Amino acid sequence: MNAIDTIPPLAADLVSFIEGLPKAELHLHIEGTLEPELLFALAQRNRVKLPYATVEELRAAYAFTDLQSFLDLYYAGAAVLQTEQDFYEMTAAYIAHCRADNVRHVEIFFDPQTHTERGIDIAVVFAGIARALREAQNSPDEHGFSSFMIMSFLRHLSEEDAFATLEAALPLREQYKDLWIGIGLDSAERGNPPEKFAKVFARCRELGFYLVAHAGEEGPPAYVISALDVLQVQRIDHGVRSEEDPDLMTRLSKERIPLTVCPLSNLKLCVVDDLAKHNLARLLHAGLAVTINSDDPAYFGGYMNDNYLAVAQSLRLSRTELVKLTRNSFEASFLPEKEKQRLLQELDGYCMAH
Ligand SMILES: Nc1ncnc2[nH]cnc12
Ligand SMILES: [Zn+2]
Repeated sequence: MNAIDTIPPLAADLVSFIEGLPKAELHLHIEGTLEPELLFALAQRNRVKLPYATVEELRAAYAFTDLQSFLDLYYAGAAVLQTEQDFYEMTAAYIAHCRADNVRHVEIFFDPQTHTERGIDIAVVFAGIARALREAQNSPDEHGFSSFMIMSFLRHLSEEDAFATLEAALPLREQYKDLWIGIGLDSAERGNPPEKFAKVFARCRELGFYLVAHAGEEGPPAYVISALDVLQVQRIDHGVRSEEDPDLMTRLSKERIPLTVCPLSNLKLCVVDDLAKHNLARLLHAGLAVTINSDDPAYFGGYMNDNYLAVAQSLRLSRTELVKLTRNSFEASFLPEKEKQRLLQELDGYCMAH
């Protein structure tokens, strides 16, 4: 039996309140939205041989013990992505989940090195993702859905490799200036401290990109500090281990540095062994700008509303706390102030009506 099965279910009116809350997703790897069904379809279309006979067999392999055990499967899965149409379909499928979960704004990570290493042109990656995002932004059915792209460097590779990726991407900047606004850092955290990427982040800062980095997921609080001080990031992705350092907690609270927390990811990757022990509520009560996100939803068992519902149930979050989390998600976004205010007003309107 899962620990969550021993916790009373949420009241139906709270479930529908959570489902309808307008929210922003700020920590989402687009390659982590590749569901096994689409992965199999793309493998067939592109004649990529998979080491699994069925969708069920693949899903059964999603039993992770740590970040690396997940990354091994995640990079292997990404090998089915070959054409612009593949990236488009993956992104369009994620946007359908946004619509279902009332996610009004997303800032998605993409890892070009995962693809360029396999000989895929970086322009193909940009084009497929951007086509789906622009289509959603321009669709009358989406009424105001917005999105940004954050290009992330893989930290298990060298800084030189990150520089080469930046150089390859920069000629595309003008073409995607409405979407590509930031730079991130992800992949295996332990042994790959933020300092390793000091020079390339300094260059990205000069170029005017927003900066974020994964830190304090598996790595120590010292990595959160160097992401802030050396890389000068504006947000920390995960950051849950910050709690081990009281001075860091005071700083994060005082400076309102957002943490993009991913509860179901933390559970699946054994960062916590029980969602009821997750520190999200403690971080929130300590005054940190905490947000809820899904990270790699196809691998971790849930999209945005699944994450909200799981923590609401496990941590018995109140409506006030849940609204605070969604408010934080808009405030922590890289949207222009006017757009932020529009979404915050939409949230206020929703709360008044419910
Ligand atoms: N949770 C995570 N941590 C680090 N790198 C990732 N890449 C995709 N998901 C990740
Ligand atoms: Zn992540």
